[in-house]
Amino acid sequence: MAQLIGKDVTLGYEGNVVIEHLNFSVQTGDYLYIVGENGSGKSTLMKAILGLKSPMAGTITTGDGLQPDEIGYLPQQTAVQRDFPASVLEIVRSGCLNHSGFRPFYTKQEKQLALDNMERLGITHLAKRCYRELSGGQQQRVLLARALGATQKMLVLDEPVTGLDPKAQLELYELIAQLNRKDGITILMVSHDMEAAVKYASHVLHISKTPLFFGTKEDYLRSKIGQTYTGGTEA
Ligand SMILES: Nc1ncnc2c1ncn2[C@@H]1O[C@H](COP(=O)(O)OP(=O)(O)OP(=O)(O)O)[C@@H](O)[C@H]1O
Repeated sequence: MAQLIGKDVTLGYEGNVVIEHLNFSVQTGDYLYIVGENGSGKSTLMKAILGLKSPMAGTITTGDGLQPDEIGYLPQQTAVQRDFPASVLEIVRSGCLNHSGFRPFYTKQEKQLALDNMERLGITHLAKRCYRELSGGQQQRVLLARALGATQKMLVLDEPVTGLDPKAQLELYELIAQLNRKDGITILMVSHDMEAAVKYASHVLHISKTPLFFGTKEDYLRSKIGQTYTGGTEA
């Protein structure tokens, strides 16, 4: 059974269609790359998957034990967010807030989960540091640890390596791959980085006004659109 199913989805703003007739399904443990030109609707689709935007037509549903509020999200970072004046520990813990309702404190389990996630992402030593003083790569690790407070099942990442140097990019990609392979966390990645898609994806959703491709990476690389978009790169 799939964790996420999109059936004949149409998305848009104020009556203007951005994407239509979109069909996809994501199984537990998949690593889906969502690719497409600028303005093709990748972020709009992310919002719909996160339940922040209703489809104009069609449905996006969760299954296989995944609840809609168990999708962790790593948004594109803005300059203001990079300057956030809180400690690493505070930020990682705040990932649990999604599930705490109006309760104004963290439970023992939530505090432990935050420590475990910092350990997992190699940022335990940064716990007391101020977020805004960290490097871009460290900041992304903090936000990943935060996202893992909300879910152990599915992570949605929007261009997570933007602005990082090549070493930090590789480290972040490898960490995400580890969360996928070792912990079985399903990954949905919006990216323009086709080299990384070829290396890490299990599936590709290539969108434009009408969806151009959804399927396995191998089939994508053999398809005409895949060949054009990746420049014929081999997996
Ligand atoms: N809040 C909004 N109101 C109206 N139109 C919007 C809104 N947000 C996005 N759009 C339009 O929807 C289309 C898709 O935008 P979206 O941001 O989803 O594309 P994208 O594929 O994520 O682009 P990029 O790769 O540049 O981030 C664009 O034409 C954009 O102008």
